[in-house]
Amino acid sequence: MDNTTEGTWESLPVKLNEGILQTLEEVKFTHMTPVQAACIPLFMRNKDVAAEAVTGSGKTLAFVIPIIELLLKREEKLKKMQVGALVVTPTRELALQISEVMKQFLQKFPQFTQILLIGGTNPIEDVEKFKEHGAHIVIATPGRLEDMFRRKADGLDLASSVKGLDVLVLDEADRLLDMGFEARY
Ligand SMILES: Nc1ncnc2c1ncn2[C@@H]1O[C@H](COP(=O)(O)OP(=O)(O)OP(=O)(O)O)[C@@H](O)[C@H]1O
Repeated sequence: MDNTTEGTWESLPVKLNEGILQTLEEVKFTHMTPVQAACIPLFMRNKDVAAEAVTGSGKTLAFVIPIIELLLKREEKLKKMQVGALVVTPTRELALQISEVMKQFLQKFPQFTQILLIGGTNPIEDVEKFKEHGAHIVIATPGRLEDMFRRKADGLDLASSVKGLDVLVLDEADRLLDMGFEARY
């Protein structure tokens, strides 16, 4: 990609974890894109970040890397059913893409689990998967996420799981807002 103009990862004012630097080396991403250089230090200082960037500018890694960094920095280890980071994105395709990138970076951090909650599959399977493996990182589309919040009778108390959330990412927030907040049945 040709917009990696913002210096190497080592030039960040905050040092990235060795496991993340190794993965970046493996995928041969030597330099940051502007959105990554701008967002990562802010995220890692626990700032609220709003970024507007064109498609293909590398937004995904601009939040995937800080999510892992912030979860590593937690004082208390996440419990199995405790969600530390929630990423909401408007389409299944985007959710899948994000989850693939997250999976690649989590290879060095097997202590963290992630779950993909998107429509098109049986919700009960998601409930069972969540209960069995837990999920420290949730990547979801709004409809399925809302469904999962209503599964207490099936034994999943997602509202309790997200109580100690460290990171909330609203990917393509403008599109999410266009979708509206009201429940659809
Ligand atoms: N620092 C980097 N160096 C080289 N390539 C990168 C870097 N960061 C991301 N990429 C690659 O650039 C492409 C676009 O990144 P990404 O999908 O994150 O863009 P995006 O801004 O989230 O786009 P979208 O609007 O589609 O969500 C991906 O193929 C990704 O692997």
